Amino acid sequence: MQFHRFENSAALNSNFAKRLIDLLEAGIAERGHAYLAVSGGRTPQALFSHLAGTELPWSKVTITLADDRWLAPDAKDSNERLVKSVLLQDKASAAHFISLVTTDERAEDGADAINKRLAVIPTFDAVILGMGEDGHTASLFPCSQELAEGLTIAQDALAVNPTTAPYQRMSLSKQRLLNTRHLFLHLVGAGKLPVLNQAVAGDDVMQMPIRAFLHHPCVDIQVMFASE
Ligand SMILES: O=C(O)[C@H](O)[C@@H](O)[C@H](O)[C@H](O)COP(=O)(O)O
Repeated sequence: MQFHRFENSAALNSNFAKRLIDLLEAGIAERGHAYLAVSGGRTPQALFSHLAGTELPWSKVTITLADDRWLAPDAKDSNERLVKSVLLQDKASAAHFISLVTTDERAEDGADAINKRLAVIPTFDAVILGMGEDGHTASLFPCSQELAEGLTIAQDALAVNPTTAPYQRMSLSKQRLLNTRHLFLHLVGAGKLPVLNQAVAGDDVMQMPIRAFLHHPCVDIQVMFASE
């Protein structure tokens, strides 16, 4: 793990956006196309604005989410709504987006269709994770019955029913999230640091799923942190 601490979120987001743009450019140069997975929640919003305002051949970039809430794509708490309204704007409006939701009522019933959509994505150029106070990442929640499956399956995505957070979810699996050239953990807020420290100090992945990424033997996760 590499820990990068920034003075404030403005410094973090401008530095992080530049780094991501470089990685996407390198991906386009090498494969003709670049692939990015972003997280939802509150943390990435300012980063998304930075990216949206940056020149890049965005039509050669495919973006998906690490997870989404099983809601209509225009619902207030939908991560897809956030990505479409903040990231896929301005210069980035030409980027392709792969949605993690279908019109099925139950996330379980949409999982096969989502896995088919995700099959077109090779190794990601970059995956950006977030982390909740319970040590969840993507929608790999310590409280959910599906956690063991999410940590072990070879499939790209699975339906998750958290018991301590709202909504059914569709989450990328650990294996799919780790299938990336660069892995980031984006943390803004003083409250995230004790959670990170607790995660780093222990090894029970079922208790804090983020540990599966922090302690991975082959993947060097870059933690991008600002306390405010
Ligand atoms: O849909 C979601 O909720 C996320 O993808 C989730 O994994 C998020 O990244 C963390 O819960 C951190 O959320 P905040 O950025 O809001 O603290």
